[in-house]
Amino acid sequence: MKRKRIYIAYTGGTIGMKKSSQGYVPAAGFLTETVKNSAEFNRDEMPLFDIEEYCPLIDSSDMSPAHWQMIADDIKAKYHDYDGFVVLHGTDTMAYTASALSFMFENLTKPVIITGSQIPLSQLRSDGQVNLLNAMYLAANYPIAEVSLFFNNQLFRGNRATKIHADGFNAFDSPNLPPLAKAGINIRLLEGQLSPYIDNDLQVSRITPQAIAVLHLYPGISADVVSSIINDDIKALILLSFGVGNAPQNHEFLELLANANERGIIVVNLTQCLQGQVNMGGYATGNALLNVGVISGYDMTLEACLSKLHYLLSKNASPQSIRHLMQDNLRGELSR
Ligand SMILES: NC(=O)C[C@H](N)C(=O)O
Repeated sequence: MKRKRIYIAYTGGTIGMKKSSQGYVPAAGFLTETVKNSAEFNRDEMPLFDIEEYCPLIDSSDMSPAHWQMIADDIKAKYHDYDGFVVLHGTDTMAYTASALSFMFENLTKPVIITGSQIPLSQLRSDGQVNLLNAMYLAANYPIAEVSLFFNNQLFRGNRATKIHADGFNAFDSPNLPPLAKAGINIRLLEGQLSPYIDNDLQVSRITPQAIAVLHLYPGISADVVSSIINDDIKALILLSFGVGNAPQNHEFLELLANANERGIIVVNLTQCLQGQVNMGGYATGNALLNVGVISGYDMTLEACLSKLHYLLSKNASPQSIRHLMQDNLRGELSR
């Protein structure tokens, strides 16, 4: 059987870093050489691959919407030459990039898997080899036509994944959707649907930076603190509320939200809880938010909500249509 071809877009992250006097920093050339010369990556059962090393390689804390665009455009340019795509990325903002890419790609019929590691390949006990090897193997043999994230033997839907561990190998979880696949002795598909290899016209939407505020509520938060965040420059506000979407009944606070809504600011309610979804009909404290025009983010991760807002605001749609689409399931990012 003809060997599949995988394109690896290497953006940076711990996986290819080396020690410096200031801590780990990306090291140009190192990962590409290591992988190209490794017997394991070149076994007959593995797909053929090319690695494109981005310049400069970055720690993912430096990622921005411009980088999301660069990655998406790069994959589009190579789309017809490869069977699948792996994006090597730092873990810190990996779930943001995975979410953003999931919205930017339309008509995706090939797998795009984003991965990285917690310990660099250059160090003992690195999780980098197993993450990259499995991501490549899955992209070639279990082509799930969506943007996914592989980490610690689990493949997650990209816009459902979130970083849950700062220093464990189990750095990611998908609290509101089972993994798409699990890699044990055998690879088990759970939620993932294998894609038929039909060539379709891949579309990439443009994303531009957007002024979006994120407000984490806490008991006793003052209206002054809230009003300092809701200024005229923001286009959207993500409210991280209590439980199923509840907030203080404070009149001034609700007034501020009502005014923001009237000015066209999109206010989305997400729960601070890791699992479960917003239901503003559950309690009077949630219903008050609904009454001032706050919309539900259901069970979206913060990463999915933030990148979905970027995606929709970049289209310059009306606030009304953005409010509507935010509550629609566009790429499997929410359950309702
Ligand atoms: N494990 C990692 O990749 C963390 C690193 N700071 C990054 O996100 O680039």
